[in-house]
Amino acid sequence: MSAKVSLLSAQGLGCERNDRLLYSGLDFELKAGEICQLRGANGAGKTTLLKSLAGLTPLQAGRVVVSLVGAEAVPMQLGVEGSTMNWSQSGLGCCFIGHRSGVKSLLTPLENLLFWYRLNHHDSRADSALAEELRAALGWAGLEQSIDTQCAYLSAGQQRRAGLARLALTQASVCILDEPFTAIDADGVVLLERRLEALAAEGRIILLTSHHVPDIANLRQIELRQSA
Ligand SMILES: Nc1ncnc2c1ncn2[C@@H]1O[C@H](COP(=O)(O)OP(=O)(O)OP(=O)(O)O)[C@@H](O)[C@H]1O
Repeated sequence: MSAKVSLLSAQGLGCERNDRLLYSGLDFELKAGEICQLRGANGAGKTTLLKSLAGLTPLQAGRVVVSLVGAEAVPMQLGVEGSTMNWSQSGLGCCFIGHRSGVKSLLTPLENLLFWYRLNHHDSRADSALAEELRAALGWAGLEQSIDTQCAYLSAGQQRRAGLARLALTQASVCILDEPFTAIDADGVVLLERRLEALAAEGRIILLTSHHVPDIANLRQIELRQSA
């Protein structure tokens, strides 16, 4: 696993879209091993916040600082107003799964997972040597029968599971998940809840959005309130 984050501190985050202030002066801290649900009404800015924390869009205001396990005394600035979060350059991993399935429809689940794995991990092993791990991850996600089927032919829930299979492989110490429970069935919900608990038990930080309250031990909640 890449270096482990012991604390992620968001300080004074703010964002405006279409001349509307979504949030401002937003402060929160996430500790290693915590699972935190970001709550808020439709349009409150949850996805916007998650995307900027994941480094997909710049931070409009505020900054994000992390402390690393074993080096807590020297916090590292990971993101600052006007720039995108520096996950890759800092050598820290962030696993982002957006509210869409995130899979390419022309590729199979196995090809999609391999593509994601290569983009996010430094691993010199040949594809053939990785195949077993990737197949196991897809098996965890309940896709044993569909591993080699083009994603275009899978159901919405199966496509979602193909994206979520990353959670069985990720080495990132921070996982940011936007509506991960969407489209998956009751068994899939339980599978995902247990997986998130297992990742947290390894000391990962999990930040997610969901419009229902997941059945997760020690779930923390942060409310994103609509600005006037
Ligand atoms: N790139 C953009 N340009 C203009 N407006 C945007 C952009 N991105 C988001 N918005 C607006 O910002 C607001 C917040 O959107 P966001 O998707 O973050 O909300 P959300 O809290 O995730 O909502 P939901 O619960 O419905 O998913 C919305 O009104 C949206 O239209």
